[in-house]
Amino acid sequence: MAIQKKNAKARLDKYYYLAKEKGYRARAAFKLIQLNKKYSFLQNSRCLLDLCAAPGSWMQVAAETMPMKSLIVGVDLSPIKPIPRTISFQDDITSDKCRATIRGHLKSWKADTVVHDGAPNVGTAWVQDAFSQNELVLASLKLATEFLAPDGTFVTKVFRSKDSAKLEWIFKQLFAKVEQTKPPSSRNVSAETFYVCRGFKAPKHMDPRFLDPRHAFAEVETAAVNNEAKVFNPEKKKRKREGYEEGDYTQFHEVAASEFIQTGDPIKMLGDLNRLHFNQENNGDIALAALDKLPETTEEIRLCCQDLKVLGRKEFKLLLRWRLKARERFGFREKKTDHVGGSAEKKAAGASAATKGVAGEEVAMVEPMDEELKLLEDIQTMKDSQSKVERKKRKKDNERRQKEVVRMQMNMVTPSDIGIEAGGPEGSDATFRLKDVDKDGGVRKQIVRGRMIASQALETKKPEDEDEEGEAEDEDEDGDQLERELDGMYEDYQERLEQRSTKVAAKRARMKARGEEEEEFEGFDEEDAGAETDASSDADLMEDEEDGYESEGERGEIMTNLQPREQKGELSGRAASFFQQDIFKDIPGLDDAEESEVELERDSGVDVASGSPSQELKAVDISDPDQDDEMDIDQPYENESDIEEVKTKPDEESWEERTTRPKSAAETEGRPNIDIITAEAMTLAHALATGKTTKTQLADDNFNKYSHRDTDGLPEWFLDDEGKHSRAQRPVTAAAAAAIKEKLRALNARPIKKVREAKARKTFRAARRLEKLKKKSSDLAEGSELSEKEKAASISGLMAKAKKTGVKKRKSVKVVKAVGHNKGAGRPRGVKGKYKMVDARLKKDVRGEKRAAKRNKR
Ligand SMILES: C[S@@+](CC[C@H](N)C(=O)[O-])C[C@H]1O[C@@H](n2cnc3c(N)ncnc32)[C@H](O)[C@@H]1O
Repeated sequence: MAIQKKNAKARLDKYYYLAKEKGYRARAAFKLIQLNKKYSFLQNSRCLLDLCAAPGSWMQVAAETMPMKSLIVGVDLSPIKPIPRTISFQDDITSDKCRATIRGHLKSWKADTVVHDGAPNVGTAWVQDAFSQNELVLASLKLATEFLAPDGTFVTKVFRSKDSAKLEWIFKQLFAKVEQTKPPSSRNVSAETFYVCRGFKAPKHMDPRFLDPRHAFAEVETAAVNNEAKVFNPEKKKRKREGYEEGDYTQFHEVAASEFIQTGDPIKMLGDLNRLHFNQENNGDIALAALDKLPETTEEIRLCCQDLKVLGRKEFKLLLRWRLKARERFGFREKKTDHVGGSAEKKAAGASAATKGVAGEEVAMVEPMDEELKLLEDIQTMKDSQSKVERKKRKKDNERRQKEVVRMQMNMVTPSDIGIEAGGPEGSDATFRLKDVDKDGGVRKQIVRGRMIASQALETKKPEDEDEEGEAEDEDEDGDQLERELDGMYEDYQERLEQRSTKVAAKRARMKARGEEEEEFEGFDEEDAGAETDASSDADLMEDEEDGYESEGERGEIMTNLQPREQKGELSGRAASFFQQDIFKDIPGLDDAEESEVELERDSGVDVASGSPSQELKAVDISDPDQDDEMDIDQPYENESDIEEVKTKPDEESWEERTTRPKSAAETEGRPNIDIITAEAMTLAHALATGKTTKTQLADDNFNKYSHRDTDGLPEWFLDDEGKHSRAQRPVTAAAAAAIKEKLRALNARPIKKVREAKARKTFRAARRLEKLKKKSSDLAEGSELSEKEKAASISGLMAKAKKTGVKKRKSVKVVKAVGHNKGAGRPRGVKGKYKMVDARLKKDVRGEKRAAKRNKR
């Protein structure tokens, strides 16, 4: 079957995909399924004949639906791949050979149902398509009359054309019930329709002309066409559902403009033609030459004649007026309009589209249109166009609102979107009419909760209601509501970000595994931030930062309180107790204190190890505790990595490594041991160390335009954004950057925690085995019954066994070639355990690669 390549993608609709999914060979399957759903003819059929069956989807449906052991025979010009429980062959259904073959397959049987979905080379000229389609239908009907059982069903596809009525008439002569239907899966753009003819009358004798296309489709007079309607409503073009005019297979029609002047039916001409030309041939058309020279034949007229199909009402009138003037000039006598009230007066050319023919000609009359009528019509047109514009606008508004609501429901609206969109329905400056909202946590939570109600209200509101309410509502109310929504949505946005973070998810899973109660992430409420001294929450924040998620919401609050290391989660509870065993004492690389430091460094940019348990530390201002307040002041807009307050709790020291770790010089002196790991911090440290800056200077520097910002009432998303981009830029020296780079390189060179853990586990197992071995061998050695030789043999046996247990045998994976019965889904026959399916191509490729590798070796 020829498929138009053009628009091929657009043809891939849901039925296409459904067919693919269900394993039908064509989407056409659904047509039969839907037809059968409506008329249930398959269930009761024991024998079916499918005419034009390739690729076979109807046969598949029939095989599925008809009772077991039914006879299904399909024929097509194209080959049909075998379908279980069916018979198919290749032939032309119009041929006698095909009839004979069907007879051979059916033997004495009669078909309960004959289906026909034939489509001859669709895509060529429409009229030809329709005709051959109708011929096919007649051919299939012929076969049906021969092979159908009395009371049988005939289902056929018919292309809507002027002949379909004739076909319907024929069907009605042969069947008790004839219904025309178009199943939903048949595309609307397609002219195909289906006839389900039930109750075959099985006449004993039939006039052969009955099914002869030449007789069946004999011409019938068609009704007169309303040309005026065609011309005066040019925009309402009808599709050529009935195909082209007989003998007229071109779509472009043009005549000389002079013909238009001479014609008695100018309206028809304007409706039918594409162009009026002024091309004069050599032997010349005098009328055309004269017309070409007329002053009335203006440039505008010529332009209008160029393409009649794009003209509107106004242009058609212009052409008709021009025609009348030309006729007047050429001395065509206008026929006295006896039939219009006997008046002979000429109608004003411009006032109406009335046209009159040459004396004695048959004239197509168009009702005269007087000034008043014209005016009324113009007013109506204007009104129509205005209301159309309004309707369009209203529709657009509604759609936008709907979209907004849906997006809000789906949490797709980001804060910036909201601002922009709010500018529409809430007023052009809605973003700038935001009012301060009490940022107190309690109130805030209510607000957050309120936003859902607000958005629900928004959702249920009809656009019209919205408009009315919008007018009635106080502007302040609008602002409040909008801000509430903004805040609420922002909360949501933050939460979603949080949830999306795989790191956080992993952390939660870890916590769950440890049996710790998962803390619900509440967003970055100021209240929370202020009260947040809880160590685990701080850990959350640090992990967030590591993810690239900056928690500016906490600015102005203490960012990096260190929680006890056990809680921080470097090791799971089980792992921690596991590694605390004595056996790990001397294993290098298992220093969790170090590890925590590394993580901490990564998080905060400052590596801190407390010298004394309760000491409060500052990254930069190391020694002067009085600087605390000054440093805190600047935190809202400072890089946290530069200045961080780190609190440690006494119980932190319970970590064994901490106590055993050799203390640094700073620690022994009671000063905090601070390792600087960001280039900015290093630059500052250098500056301090080299005396380029002083503590006081540093503190002074922290009073800048970024400190003491009035953040009250500002939306959180705005603060977040500000925090990211509007902050002091600290200088970084090349030496500091190089030092940090070197440091990080050294850090990165260390194996990751998992590797260290795995190695340690391995060592542990080996040590345990050794321990057992020692015990056994000492038992053996002490046993007095055995001779020395026997003892030695047993010990070496034990040693060999211990060695073996260390090496795990990998289970072999069977490789199965995907050919023959192994090609389908599921486990290949006779294969147990793990297997890997390979196809011939893959196998060949692998072999090829091996060969190439071998060649290269040589
Ligand atoms: C729309 S397809 C049929 C699809 C089929 N019902 C199915 O479900 O797979 C139309 C088929 O009519 C076949 N056809 C057209 N003219 C034919 C003819 N004279 N004899 C047999 N088959 C014909 C074409 O080869 C084409 O495969």
